[in-house]
Amino acid sequence: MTYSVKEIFYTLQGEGAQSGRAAVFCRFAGCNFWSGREQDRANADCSFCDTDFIGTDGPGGGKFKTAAALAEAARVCWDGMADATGTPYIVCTGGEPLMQLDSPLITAFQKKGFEVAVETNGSLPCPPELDWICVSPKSLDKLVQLTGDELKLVYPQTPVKPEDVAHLKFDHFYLQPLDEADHNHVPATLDYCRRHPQWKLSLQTHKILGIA
Ligand SMILES: C[S@@+](CC[C@H](N)C(=O)[O-])C[C@H]1O[C@@H](n2cnc3c(N)ncnc32)[C@H](O)[C@@H]1O
Ligand SMILES: Nc1nc2[nH]cc(C(=O)O)c2c(=O)[nH]1
Ligand code: SF4
Ligand SMILES: [Mg+2]
Repeated sequence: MTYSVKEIFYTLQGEGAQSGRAAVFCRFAGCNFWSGREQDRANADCSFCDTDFIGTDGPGGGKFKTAAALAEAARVCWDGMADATGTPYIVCTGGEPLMQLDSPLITAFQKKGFEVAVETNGSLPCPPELDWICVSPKSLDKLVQLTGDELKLVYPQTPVKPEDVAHLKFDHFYLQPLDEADHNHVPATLDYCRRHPQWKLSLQTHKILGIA
């Protein structure tokens, strides 16, 4: 299988329970909820995406013909920045990573020493080998991944409300303020978390810091 990757970069996880942890990010190209084109945004299953995931033209991006080749590129990215202490960590995101991230690729990352995390919209089942699952639902109808490590809901959004997913089997429940031009959703998110302590606040710290 050929893997289409928009970009591979090294930064700190900015969101959720692993926030602050050094990681290689592997951003897969393409999403099943939106074409990525602005003219399609209004009618997409997910209309608030903050990410360019079209094509393979980003830093470290490309088409990788084998799982081993992609895992090697990720490890080179890690070794170029990190010293030998600490467990190598890779966050597979996108776009929708589970359109491409399969068991052989997860295993290839693990053979290179990585703990493997995914950021997914939950519309495709997670392979069992994953070390960390973060589901961020955008549609109740299309939600099939009902368990994982963290559920990170963008708030507010019309399709999915916190009450719709609060009963699912996750260890951590986060609300992440919708990042939208001309509107600050942090106060409303803060207020919800104060009233419903099951939910913790996830700020997109990389945006605050101005890093990738
Ligand atoms: C770009 S998505 C890629 C992974 C996957 N497709 C998903 O939706 O979870 C990565 C994370 O960014 C979040 N996100 C996307 N657009 C956002 C926005 N405008 N404000 C806040 N979070 C956003 C998503 O909910 C998800 O948790
Ligand atoms: N620093 C940083 N943390 C992130 N957590 C999730 C991200 C994503 O786009 O999936 C992301 C990202 O793009 N950058
Ligand atoms: S599902 Fe994820 S990648 Fe796809 S459009 Fe929504 S936030 Fe962006
Ligand atoms: Mg992002």
